[in-house]
Amino acid sequence: MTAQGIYLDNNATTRVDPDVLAEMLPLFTEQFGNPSSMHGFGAAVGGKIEWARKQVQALLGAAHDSEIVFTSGGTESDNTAILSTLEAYPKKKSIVTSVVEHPAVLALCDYLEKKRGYTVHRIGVDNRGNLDLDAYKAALGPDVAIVSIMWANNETGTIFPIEELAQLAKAAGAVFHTDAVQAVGKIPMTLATSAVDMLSLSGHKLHAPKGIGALYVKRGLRFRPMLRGGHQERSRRAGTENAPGIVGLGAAAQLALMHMTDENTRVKALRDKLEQAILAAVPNCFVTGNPANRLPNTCNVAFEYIEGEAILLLLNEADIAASSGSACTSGSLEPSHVMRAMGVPYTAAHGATRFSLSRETTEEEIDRVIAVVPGIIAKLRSLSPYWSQAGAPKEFAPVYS
Ligand SMILES: Cc1ncc(COP(=O)(O)O)c(C=O)c1O
Ligand code: FES
Repeated sequence: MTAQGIYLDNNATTRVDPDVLAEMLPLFTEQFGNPSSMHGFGAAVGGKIEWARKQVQALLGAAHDSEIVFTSGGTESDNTAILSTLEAYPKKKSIVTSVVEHPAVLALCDYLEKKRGYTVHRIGVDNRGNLDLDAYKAALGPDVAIVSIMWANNETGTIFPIEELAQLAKAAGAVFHTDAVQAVGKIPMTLATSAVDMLSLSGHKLHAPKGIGALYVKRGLRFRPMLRGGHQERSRRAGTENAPGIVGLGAAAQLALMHMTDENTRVKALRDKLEQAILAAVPNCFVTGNPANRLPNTCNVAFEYIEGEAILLLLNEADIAASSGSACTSGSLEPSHVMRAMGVPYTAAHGATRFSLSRETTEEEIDRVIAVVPGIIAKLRSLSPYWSQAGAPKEFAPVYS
């Protein structure tokens, strides 16, 4: 528990680990040289950057450290992967993606479709958030330059069968990119033996700072830089390196690897405890996404007949930070595209609430959330016109069980 309360919004961003910060600090004041410089100041920083690259390589289980390109974060990595591949294969005019991607992929695909004449196949999901494999296979063909499908969904934590998808893409002659921003550091990976060609990750989702990330580019893949200029990052990403951020990402990758077992045992057990207690204590709520195949830290519960926004406000009053699956907080009355894609009824989608834990979450915190949530939901329902109209509230849960 921090001074501001209980933080269960780790899929939005995480706290920088104090050990990560400690690794970064000398890069601001003592080791401030430009890594491209031909003197000791520069060489010291260059050495640190190469150390960080090896840590990210280890976390991804990649074959070569040269396959890691540092970027400014998940959005830049996603944009670079797609734009690079389209430029490398100018004759191919189709892209395959999913309806539940992050805007870093979806908005770019919308743009490429509307302004650049590309054909975009957006593969749908079932009511558990699982990808429509038949539609995916049907969309693959000789005209597809790149497939970009996320490893795990940020709202529900649902994990896609990335290896299978990558192999199918490869067989069809397409480059396979995955936005693994939510998956990296939470589940083990061995890219060295994988068909994945490109992978995006972001530092601030794994206890490194905001504004640093990486793109994995498999050795031998055709690559065209998005930023042109100096020869940094082997000419794949021009611009003087964000050395403190890179070193922070390296330190965070090292820690994530060390804590991988904890994430998949203790953190997962806390998530399950929270979820089971809420489901047992609160009527008319259900878990969205695929409970059997998702990130160990994420739990998204849809509370019927109430607004996610109101739930968040009352949680905030109780010093608990969570997140709403609905987009109303961003000025729209529409529920999120992920909830809509899964066909979650409006009466439930508006009440979708995401609790995302981290290795810093304690049992005491989870116990407090368990104690507070049922009262908040009951209070809001007592004020909700939909709830009283519903009388004995309608049961949507069987559709999703
Ligand atoms: C799945 C996914 N992709 C991409 C991003 C964007 O990453 P960044 O904030 O580092 O640009 C996020 C962050 O919310 C995300 O959850
Ligand atoms: S949560 Fe506010 S409009 Fe749906």
